[in-house]
Amino acid sequence: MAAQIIDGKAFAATVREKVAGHVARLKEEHNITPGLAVVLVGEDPASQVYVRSKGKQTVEVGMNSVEHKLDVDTSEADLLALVDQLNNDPAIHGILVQLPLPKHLDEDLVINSISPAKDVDGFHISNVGLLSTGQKSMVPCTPLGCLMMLRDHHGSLSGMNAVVVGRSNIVGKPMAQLLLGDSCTVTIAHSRTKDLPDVVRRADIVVAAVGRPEMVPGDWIKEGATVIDVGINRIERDGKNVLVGDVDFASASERAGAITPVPGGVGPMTIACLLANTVTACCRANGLAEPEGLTA
Ligand SMILES: Nc1nc2c(c(=O)[nH]1)N[C@@H](CN(C=O)c1ccc(C(=O)N[C@@H](CCC(=O)O)C(=O)O)cc1)CN2
Repeated sequence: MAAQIIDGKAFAATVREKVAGHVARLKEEHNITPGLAVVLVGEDPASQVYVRSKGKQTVEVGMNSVEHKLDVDTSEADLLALVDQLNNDPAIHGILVQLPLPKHLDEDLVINSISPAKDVDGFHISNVGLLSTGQKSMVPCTPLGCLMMLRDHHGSLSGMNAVVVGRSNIVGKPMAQLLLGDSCTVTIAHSRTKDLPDVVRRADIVVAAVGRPEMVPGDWIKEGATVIDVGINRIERDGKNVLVGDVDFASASERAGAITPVPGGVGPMTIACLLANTVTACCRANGLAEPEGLTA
C-alpha cells in the first residue's frame, strides 16, 4: 500500500500559527516583542534564499527581524565583534549565523561565541552538552522539526527502533539524542556502517540525513516503517534541475507506512522551529513560562 505522506508544509503552518499566538500574548501581557538576528556572510544563493525566508516568516508571526549581510571576505574579528554586539543587545533574543560560512572563517569558533541563551540554532557546545545529558537546552531546528512530526504521527515513540543515517553535528547527532530522549532504541549509521541495508531494514523509524541524493532505496525500508527524509539535494534529471532527498521517494513510499516528501517535508519545519526557538529563548530570558508544544 502507498505510504501516508507527512505534509511538513502544512505542519509548519500550524507551528507558525502557535508561535504567532504566543508572540501576541507576549506583547499584550508583557509588552515584549521577541527579536531574531540573522547573520549572512557572503552570497551563497541557497543561503540567501533561506535567510530571506527566515526574515519574512519572522515578521509574519509578529516578531522583530534584524538581518546582517556581510561581505564574503569579512574578517573573523569583525564577525565576532558583531556577534558580541548582538549578545549584548537586550532587544535580540535569538541569534543565528547562517551556515556554511566562507572557508576562511572558523565555524566552531563563531558558533561558540554566540551566547548559549540566544543560540536559537542549538549548535553552541553548551547546548549540545545540555541536550546530550537530557537537560533543558536550545534544540537544533531540523531535528526538532523531525521529532514534532514523528510525535504527531505516532503519539508515543517509546520502544521503537530508530536508525539515523548520518552523523553530522547539526542533524544526525542531535536527532539521535532526541529519539533517545523519547525512549527509542537508536542506531546512528553512516557511510562506514557494515551491512547498512540490513541495519536500516530493522528500523521502525528511518531518519536519512547523509546529503547523498536518493541513497536509501525502497528495498532498505521495512514494511510500514516511518521515513523522515532530511536530504535537500539539487540534481539534474531529464534536462531539468530538481530537488530530491536522501531517500528514493518512489520506491520507499511503496513500502513505508508514512514518509516525508522533498520538497515540502522537513525543510519547512526547520524555519518554523527557528521561530519556535526564538519565542522559547525570549520567554526564558524574561523568566516567563515556556510556550507549550514548541520545545522538545
Ligand atoms: N545556521 C543554520 N544554517 C543552516 C541550517 C540551519 O538550521 N541553521 N539549515 C540548512 C538550511 N536551512 C536553513 O537554514 C533550510 C534548508 C531548507 C529549507 C526548506 O524549506 N527547503 C524546502 C525547499 C526549498 C528549495 O526549493 O530550495 C523544502 O525542503 O521543502 C529551509 C531551511 C543549512 N544551513
